[in-house]
Amino acid sequence: MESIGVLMPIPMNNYLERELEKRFNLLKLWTVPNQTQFIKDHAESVRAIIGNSSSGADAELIGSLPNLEIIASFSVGIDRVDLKVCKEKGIRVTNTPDVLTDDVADLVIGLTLAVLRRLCESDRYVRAGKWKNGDYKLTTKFTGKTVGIIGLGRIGQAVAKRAEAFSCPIAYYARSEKPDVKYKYYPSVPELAANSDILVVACALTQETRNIVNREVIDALGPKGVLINVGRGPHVDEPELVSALVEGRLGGAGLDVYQNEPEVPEELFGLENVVLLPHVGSATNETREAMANLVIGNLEAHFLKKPLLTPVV
Ligand SMILES: O=CC(=O)O
Repeated sequence: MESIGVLMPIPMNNYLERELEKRFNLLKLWTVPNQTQFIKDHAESVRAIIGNSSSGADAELIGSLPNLEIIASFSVGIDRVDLKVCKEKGIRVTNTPDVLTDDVADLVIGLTLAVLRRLCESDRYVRAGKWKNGDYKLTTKFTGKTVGIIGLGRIGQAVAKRAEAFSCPIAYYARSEKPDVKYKYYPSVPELAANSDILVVACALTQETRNIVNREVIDALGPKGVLINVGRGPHVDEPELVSALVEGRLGGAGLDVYQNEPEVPEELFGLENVVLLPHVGSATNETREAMANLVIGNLEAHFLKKPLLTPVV
């Protein structure tokens, strides 16, 4: 397989790079000065692209690689890949589900606690030497609060399981009610938000879920409600979210994702009821290694003409 060209547009993970280099001709696009020319020069040999949450494959890139057979994403979300074009051209697409579910769900709980209990803000309070002048103010309890989850897939269910351990009633929105699920179902996101203390975005980004958290949803969640987004930035109408937080119309937010990463709205920097993370949902050594192994397993399966491990298309 050493002659198979595998295009990696941006750096993703050292272990993944090393393991790919052992097996394939890894073409690291970011290391070359003229990327357009590089793609032209290697167009015939590229049979695979490695994607992730910020780099995928649009119709133009796919169209410029006549021998492309597979896009293996180092992420569970494949919103950066033009799935329609892939289906039309018979290009396979894989992602990395399951292996990252625990980390992302853990982070939802961490973000929720960080926002409600002001963990980051009170840490800053200690570091700034302010404790000597008085105790930190009281915060908000998490145990028993209603957690509303948008999208009850693998990650949504893992969030629910964890929140149940905090005695939280669980509610959810999904396209349809899930059979055999004991959590309360709401057929619309505004209804879910109106009946939740904490609203968690845990669905895939598609045309239907873009801006699924809009002004109406934010208003329904209200000045005591907290939004947690571990999905994708475009799930949320970001200008609406920012103004709701600045004006105190929303109680708080824990965000791991943004509309235009790595840009984060600076209006949020001074707000103590907001916790901002740099898209690290699956960013642990253990999980990233498992994700890398899944990417490699999918590529090997494909080129050995075996069934893909985690096919999307
Ligand atoms: O955002 C991360 C992922 O989709 O895996």
